[in-house]
Amino acid sequence: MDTIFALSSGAPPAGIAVVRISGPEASAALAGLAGRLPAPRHATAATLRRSDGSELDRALVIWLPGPGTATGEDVAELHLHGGRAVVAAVENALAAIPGLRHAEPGEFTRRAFANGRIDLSEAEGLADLLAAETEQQRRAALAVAGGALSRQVDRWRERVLALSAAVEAVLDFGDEDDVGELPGDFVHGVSALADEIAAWLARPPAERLRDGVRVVLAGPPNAGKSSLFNALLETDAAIVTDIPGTTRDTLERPVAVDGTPLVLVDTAGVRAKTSDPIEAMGIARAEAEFAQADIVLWLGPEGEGPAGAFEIDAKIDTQAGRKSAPFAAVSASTGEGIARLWAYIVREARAVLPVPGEVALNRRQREVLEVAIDELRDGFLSDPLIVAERLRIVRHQFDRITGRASTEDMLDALFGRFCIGK
Ligand SMILES: Nc1nc2c(ncn2[C@@H]2O[C@H](COP(=O)(O)OP(=O)(O)OP(=O)(O)O)[C@@H](O)[C@H]2O)c(=O)[nH]1
Ligand SMILES: [K+]
Ligand SMILES: [Mg+2]
Repeated sequence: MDTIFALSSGAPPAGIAVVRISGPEASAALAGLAGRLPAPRHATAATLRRSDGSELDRALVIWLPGPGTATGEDVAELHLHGGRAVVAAVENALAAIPGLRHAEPGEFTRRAFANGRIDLSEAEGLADLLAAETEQQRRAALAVAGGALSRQVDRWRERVLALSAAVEAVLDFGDEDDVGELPGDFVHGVSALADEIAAWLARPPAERLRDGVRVVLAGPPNAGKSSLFNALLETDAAIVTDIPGTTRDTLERPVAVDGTPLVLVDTAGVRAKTSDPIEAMGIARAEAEFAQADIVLWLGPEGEGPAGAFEIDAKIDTQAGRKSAPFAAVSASTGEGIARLWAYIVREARAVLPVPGEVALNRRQREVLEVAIDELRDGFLSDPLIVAERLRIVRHQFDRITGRASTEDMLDALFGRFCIGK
């Protein structure tokens, strides 16, 4: 097993730079640089030197003997002055030590997984945590990284094991022709488990947190869509003129409001007739946006917007409101109603996002659980031999979530998501 090292903190220059070393040669490498191996698990000041005695940096070093470490291996951490040349010099010195090499992206985490320090869903949570940009993303990822999903799947697994035992008992006691009957509460146990997993699958998917809730501004030309887009985002990104048909391309901006990830989309004004082919293409794009919107804000005549759209009375500084509730009255010019509209958008958006603090399933996890549910739904209708096999498949699906059963391809794809040094 190679000993790996990498800069685990952000790109230099920075206040400090943390270089991590993991593997069997970590202790020798640290002792070589620092002159001696410091006491375990204590931050110790040390002058780091090359093998020829020349000084590299004065640093804080930490010696973490395995297996109780992040990777499960011996680990050393070097907290360096965060300059580019300092980091480069220390990395060069490390690369010169036999048995040491630069880590691949995600290789520390992959070793943690290989050594049983974390399971696969925890690793996925960790990847999401590093990518989290909003408060909601952070909370959801932290729950998964902390093992919330793994614990749930383990509980399901225990139940399937108990069900399997019940089937085995029936198979053992039956003779060749008559394998006996499954107990009544067996059927109940299977369907209760299937229902519980189905409820998890019905939750909003984890990707919603990553992609954001799409909020689309819609309405006829000159309704004030681009002005409202700019007012909501406090930007002048969208072009505003008094010429109908100004916006052609859709314009989108990601924005987090109260920790809620959103994507605000401005679209071309929709009208039935236009002789301008470019405007017609813009209208087609607008209609495609309405179709994939989570929330449509309709700035046109009452009741004429896409189904389910939220009615907006715009330009209320110049024209009287005339719409019946529910609607929002806003003015991009004076800012009136903007805060209230944001509050509405955030409230609606939260309904399509995973509940904060509750575990949301990613696509891979959903696909795996869907297979499990299909087996459970069919399982109790068949004879005990087939039921036993179905339950084995269900257990295998759970193992795919936690990584007890995993393929190299899957691991490459997951750990490749991490940066070098993680
Ligand atoms: N008084 C007032 N004028 C507004 C308000 N919002 C927009 N306008 C004016 O209405 C006209 C059209 O505004 P836009 O924001 O370009 O409207 P739009 O819906 O994006 O138009 P298209 O992109 O052409 O479909 C411009 O002259 C704006 O200055 C408002 O709240 N109050
Ligand atoms: K316009
Ligand atoms: Mg516009």
